[in-house]
Amino acid sequence: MTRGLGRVFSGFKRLVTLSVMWSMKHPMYSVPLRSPSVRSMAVLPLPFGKPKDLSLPNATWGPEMMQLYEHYNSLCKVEVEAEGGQKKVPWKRIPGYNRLLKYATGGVYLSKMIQSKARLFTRNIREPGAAFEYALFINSEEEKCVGIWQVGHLLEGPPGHVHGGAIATIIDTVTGCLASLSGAVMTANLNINYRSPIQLGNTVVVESIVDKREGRKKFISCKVTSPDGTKLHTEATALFLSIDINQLLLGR
Ligand SMILES: CCCCCCCCCC(=O)SCCNC(=O)CCNC(=O)[C@H](O)C(C)(C)COP(=O)(O)OP(=O)(O)OC[C@H]1O[C@@H](n2cnc3c(N)ncnc32)[C@H](O)[C@@H]1OP(=O)(O)O
Repeated sequence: MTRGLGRVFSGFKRLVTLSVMWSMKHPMYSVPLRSPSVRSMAVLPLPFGKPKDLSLPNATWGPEMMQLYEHYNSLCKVEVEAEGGQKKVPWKRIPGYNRLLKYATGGVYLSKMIQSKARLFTRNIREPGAAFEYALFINSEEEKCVGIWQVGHLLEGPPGHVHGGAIATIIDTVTGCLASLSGAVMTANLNINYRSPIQLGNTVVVESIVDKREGRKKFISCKVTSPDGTKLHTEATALFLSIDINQLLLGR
């Protein structure tokens, strides 16, 4: 019995180590281990196999979405000259999973119910194509994030068009992805101008850049356009503040 428990414990330790190694590579999707009270916080159900990367094309992706995906994915293979004659690949596709929270001990996250049921808002509908289909691409050299989004029928607001709150979610996700490149952040302010409606089923491109930094603050701007860039749907500015993730997890 004791040996059995020991095996379970060492398996768990190994899992946490693997999760941490993974999360160091993918800061967006995980939370660093900083305090003993939040001992482990990682994203992946590693012992149960590889989680499904939901940022990859599926059968519901239309031609425009596919074309954009192929374009940005091809950029992720382009090397550029970096300092000291080294090569770098500035563009990266960010993999997408359906939850950020998987293993956490301590604080409010002791609840197994919360751990097992937490889902990332933009990935919480299982039916492919029904809501948010998207992939995010980051260029860390230029401090830029581009999201390609296909918006499904469950996101209806005005008849046949996308709900403004869903558009805000899209913008928050793309700008949040960019803001969190160097650590945990929270959206403090999101200022949106809706310029033209987005039809359900359409694909849009969401481009965001860092305009300014001031201490803990990152000011980011963003625009949502048609795939060819000719139609402006939405413009936004966002303010993100870097935070101590432990404070958030412990509900302080
Ligand atoms: C693919 C996966 C993508 C996942 C990414 C998705 C990203 C999603 C991100 C989110 O949606 S986060 C959820 C929505 N946001 C929140 O719930 C945030 C709620 N608000 C807070 O938790 C706090 O207000 C906040 C952490 C934002 C700031 O609290 P702090 O106590 O850390 O900061 P403080 O209030 O002391 O303010 C620090 C500075 O920021 C300024 N500030 C704070 N809030 C501001 C505001 N709203 N507008 C303008 N300035 C603001 C404030 O004036 C001050 O300026 P100065 O240093 O110059 O004096």
